Amino acid sequence: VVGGEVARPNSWRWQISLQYLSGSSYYHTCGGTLIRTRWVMTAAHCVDTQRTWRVVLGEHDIYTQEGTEQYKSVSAVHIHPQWNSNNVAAGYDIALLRLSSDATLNSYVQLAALPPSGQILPNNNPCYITGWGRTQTGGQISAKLKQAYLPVVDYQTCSSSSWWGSTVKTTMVCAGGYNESGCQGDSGGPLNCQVNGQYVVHGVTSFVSSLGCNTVRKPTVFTRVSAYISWISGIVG
Ligand SMILES: CC(C)c1ccc(NC(=O)[C@@H]2CCCN2C(=O)[C@H](CCCC[NH3+])NC(=O)C(F)(F)F)cc1
Repeated sequence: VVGGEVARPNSWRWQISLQYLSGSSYYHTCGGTLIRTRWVMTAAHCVDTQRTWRVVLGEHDIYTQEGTEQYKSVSAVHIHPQWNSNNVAAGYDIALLRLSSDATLNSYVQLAALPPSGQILPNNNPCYITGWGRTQTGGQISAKLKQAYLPVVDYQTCSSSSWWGSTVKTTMVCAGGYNESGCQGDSGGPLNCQVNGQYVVHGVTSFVSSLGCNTVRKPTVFTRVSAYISWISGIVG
């Protein structure tokens, strides 16, 4: 996350860290969202390589044990059938991870609310991106979970020629601030949007400009969760 601030610990209780095993250590690679006690939603581009994954719940500082963490291995990876790893612009950048055992819900770990199928948020709807991704283009990932205010940029604006043009599809959500954005390592994490005073996860962090994370008129682009509710329900029940 470029800009914004360190989140109050465990204030985004559905946020998870997706980590892969390399040698004898696990490394943060993506974010994700706990949607059922046994299911995590993330981006397809995070999991389209064969790795040993683990999901960390109740995480704040990824480099220290704070006693609030739950560590879960992943028993199945369901990538959207139409995902094409050579074409993030086509969309379908969404995947579901089945955990090897149920998460324990408590004051550090909770389920996210998902939107109704088809719901489209208005321009400037208040949202926050959260994640441990790079804090500057080409910079380091963040030790502590960060948040940044990222209001919705509607499709009409986001798909205009000086913005993302035809790269962005109606199955995506754009959200951007002036200097705030997602960045590498935030992929797969939630876009947390305020709807009727409640936070609802409307996006899965998908891509930013290859010219830089907080490039002007290239807001962060998210998979629009409300476009995939029937696919999600078909898998998680
Ligand atoms: C034109 C369109 C196809 C296109 C749009 C944006 C990009 N962006 C990028 O390639 C930048 C640079 C590093 C990774 N990256 C990204 O946007 C990656 C997803 C890459 C998926 C494709 N391999 N996502 C993120 O960094 C983010 F923001 F989600 F945390 C690449 C191609």
